[in-house]
Amino acid sequence: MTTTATSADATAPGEVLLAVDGLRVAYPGRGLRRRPTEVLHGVDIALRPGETLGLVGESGSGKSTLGRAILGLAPVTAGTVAYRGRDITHAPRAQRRELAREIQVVFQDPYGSLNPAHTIGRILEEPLTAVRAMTSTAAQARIAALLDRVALPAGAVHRLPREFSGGQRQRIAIARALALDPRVIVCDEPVSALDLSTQATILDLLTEIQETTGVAYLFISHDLAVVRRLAHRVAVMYRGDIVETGTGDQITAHPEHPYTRKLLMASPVAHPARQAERRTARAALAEG
Ligand SMILES: Nc1ncnc2c1ncn2[C@@H]1O[C@H](COP(=O)(O)OP(=O)(O)OP(=O)(O)O)[C@@H](O)[C@H]1O
Repeated sequence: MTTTATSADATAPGEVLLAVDGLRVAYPGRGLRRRPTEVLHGVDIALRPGETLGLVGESGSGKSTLGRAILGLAPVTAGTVAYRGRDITHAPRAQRRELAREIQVVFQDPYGSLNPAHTIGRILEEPLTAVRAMTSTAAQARIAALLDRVALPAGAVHRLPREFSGGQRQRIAIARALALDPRVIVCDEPVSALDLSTQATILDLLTEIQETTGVAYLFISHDLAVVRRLAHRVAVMYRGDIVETGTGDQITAHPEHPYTRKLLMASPVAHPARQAERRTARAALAEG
């Protein structure tokens, strides 16, 4: 049975790495009236070590805002973000810098998030020398290991972001996120700009990385099929609220909220009836 976010999060066992409670975010108003616009209306989520929580919802529902609030980049008006039991909602800069190692982010557009004028070597070296105070020699060895981890050739260090495909650029962004051995990565639509087969290879890479490092992902996507592939639990966001939380199977078999049902009907892969149709079609094809 599908449960609400609060009851699911409060009763599930295990250490909570990241806990968001009653979070409200309001952006400052524009124009003459200048009234702030609240876009998150009291959101609760919990993320455990090694877990992927998929956050799915339509455009404008507030998914990225929640990701940004966790990173300290959105105007929180009420509620808390706690990391390993410490309230970091309004953490001072020094504490945020320290946390920035453990909570990393991968954005949808790797080209926008990678400095186009810097070589891949420089992009990966920066967090290692600036944040971890590694020597340049130690950083070079670590960069080689990071590139190997994301299946890019060692020679990539001498090249610029524009010399890589979208999927390869996303691998570079993942390598950069991994440079600081994070415990949490906020993945904000990391495969939305990629074609289907590249999406699959990046999702497989993220899964492998989680299996070997135990990193937890908050995986944001508008695409339920993509989220289902990776997430242990799925939270459905609608107009600034989490309206439903459960496993991918629970959400698809017993959607409780009308918006979840709409989302399922719109998702050709995630909807169980469509999956059954596809299985029948595949079986018919196989039989010739
Ligand atoms: N910096 C900002 N200033 C004012 N309003 C903003 C700002 N960023 C986002 N919003 C508004 O907040 C709401 C939620 O946006 P958000 O980007 O979090 O949604 P989303 O679910 O991630 O959508 P998408 O998938 O399209 O990115 C939208 O109405 C958006 O216009």
